[in-house]
Amino acid sequence: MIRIEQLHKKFGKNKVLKGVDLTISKKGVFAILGPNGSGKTTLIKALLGMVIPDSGSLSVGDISIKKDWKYRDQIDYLPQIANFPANLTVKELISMIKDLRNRPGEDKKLITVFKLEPFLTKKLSNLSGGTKQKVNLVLTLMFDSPIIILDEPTTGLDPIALIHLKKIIKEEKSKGKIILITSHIMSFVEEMADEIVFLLEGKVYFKGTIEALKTETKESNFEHAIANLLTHEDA
Ligand SMILES: Nc1ncnc2c1ncn2[C@@H]1O[C@H](COP(=O)(O)OP(=O)(O)OP(=O)(O)O)[C@@H](O)[C@H]1O
Repeated sequence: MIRIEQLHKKFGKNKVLKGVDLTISKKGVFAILGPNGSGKTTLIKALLGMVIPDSGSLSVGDISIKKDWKYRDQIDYLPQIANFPANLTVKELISMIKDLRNRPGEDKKLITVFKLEPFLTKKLSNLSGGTKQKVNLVLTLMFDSPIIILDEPTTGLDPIALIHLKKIIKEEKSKGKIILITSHIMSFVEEMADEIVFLLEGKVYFKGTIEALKTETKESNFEHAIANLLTHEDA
C-alpha cells in the first residue's frame, strides 16, 4: 500500500510537484508517465526518502515515511542512472550491495538469465551501457521485496534481455507485488501496465487503466491516447 497526499516539491522557483495525490492499494504494475521534466523521478525519489518534500504526506505499507525509515527495506529500486564505482568488478559490487542491505539476495538466476557470467570479474568501468543496465537490474531484482520501483528499466537493453525483463516483471507481479515503472517506451508500457498514472503540471492528471484512458480520450491507439492528454495541456 502506497499513499501520497498533497505532495509539494519545488527546486528554487521551479515548482515540480504541486499537490500530488496518489493511492496504490492493490498489486499490479503501475506506469508513472508524463512529459520530460514532469516530476516522475522526483516523485519516486520522494517515495524513497531521497528527495525531501516541502509539504504533504507519504506512507508505505501504513508507515509514514517521516516517522520510520525502515519502510525502505520493503522497496527494491532501480535508479535511472546507476553511478557504479568504476574500479569494482561486477562480482564485488553484487556482494557489496548484499552486505549493505544485509540480505542474502538471489543473484545467481538473474546472472544466468541476463548472461552476465563472462562479465563477473570485469571492472564496471569497462562494461557497455546495456551490460551495466543488466547489472543494475540484478542489483535491484535479487531481493524479493514487496514493492519494486523501476526508473526507465529498458534503457540500453537488447531485445532478448527485454523479453527476459518483461517475464521477470510478470512473475514478480504474480507474487502479489506493487511495481512502479517509469518509461518513455509506450509499447513496453502498454504490454506491462495494469494502470497508468499520468503526471502533468505537477499533479496526477489521469489515473486508470489503459482501456479507461482510451475511452476518456476517444482514441483506440494507446500512443495517441497519451498524446491526446498532452494536446489538452497545450490547448
Ligand atoms: N536536485 C534537483 N535540483 C534542481 N532541480 C531538479 C532536481 N531534480 C530535479 N529537478 C528538476 O525538476 C524537474 C522534474 O525533474 P524529474 O527528473 O523529476 O522529471 P522526470 O519527469 O523524471 O523527467 P524525464 O522524463 O526527463 O526523466 C526538472 O525541471 C528538473 O530539472
